[in-house]
Amino acid sequence: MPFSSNPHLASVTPELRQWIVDQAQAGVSAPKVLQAMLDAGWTEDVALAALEAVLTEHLQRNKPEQFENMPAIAKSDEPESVPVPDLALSGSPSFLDAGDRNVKVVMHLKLPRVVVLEGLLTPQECELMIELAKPRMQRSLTVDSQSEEGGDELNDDRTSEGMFFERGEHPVIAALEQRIAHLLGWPVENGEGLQVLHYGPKAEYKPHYDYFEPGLPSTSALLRRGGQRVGTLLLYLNTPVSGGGTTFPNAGLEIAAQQGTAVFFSFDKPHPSTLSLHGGAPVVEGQKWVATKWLRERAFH
Ligand SMILES: O=C(O)CCC(=O)C(=O)O
Ligand SMILES: [Fe+2]
Repeated sequence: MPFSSNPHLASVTPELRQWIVDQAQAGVSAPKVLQAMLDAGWTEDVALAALEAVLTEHLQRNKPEQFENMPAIAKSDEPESVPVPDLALSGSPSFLDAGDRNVKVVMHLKLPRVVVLEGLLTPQECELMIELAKPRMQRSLTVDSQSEEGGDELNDDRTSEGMFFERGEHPVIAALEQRIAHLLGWPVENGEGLQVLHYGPKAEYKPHYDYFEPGLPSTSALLRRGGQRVGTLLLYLNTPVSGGGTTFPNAGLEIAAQQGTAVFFSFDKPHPSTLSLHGGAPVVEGQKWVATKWLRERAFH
């Protein structure tokens, strides 16, 4: 595989790459190299994937005999990549046409694929969504990974309250769903119902992946409803005083929660190499309201 096309390698600086190769050539065992990366703050799945990618690439370029004293690292079976929603950002436009209005492009990143937009909803529309959601809020659940029916469970990692809107259930929801579909080139039918979350002080959603973990008991039931999740659009409905940003720990990225700002991110395979690990940071002061649209490969029902 050419160096530039392996997504694991994008997170590896040339210095780190050289260091990994030097360790291997000096006969340092893979677990020791891995431990050093963990000590330096890497998460295990990303460190393993980067280590494997660097060594595989090096072996392809050089003589395998050099690596005889390097214990083999188990090859992870990385799933195939699938098409994902995306925005028309070639040519670096400042605004994008969302159908019935223009939205502002704030930033875009390739890996993880993250795009920040402004103006998907007006402040009045954000307030209306909060008012519609308020009477229906309940403590948030997460997918119960042990349930073969794809059930939900209470989880200490997710101390928010939430509710789901049906697709198109109110004109403000229907218009937002049309805008999202227009911007991402992805059918409205492939979207799950919008979820609204409310976080009070200290509430958070610890880092997680939005895709369904392959191989868990719950996954096949979840996949039957429209395939994998391949992208997420988060929309901040208010502005907390402090805290409550969305973090991407493996990219060192934090998006500040600002009313009307949207963060889109995608993952073309259910794998950490997408660097799509993300979380809602604890609210420090004030409240946080956010709406989440999860996008599936196919029509969601
Ligand atoms: O609240 C946030 O910033 C993140 C929410 C989130 O990750 C989700 O709803 O999947
Ligand atoms: Fe999430």
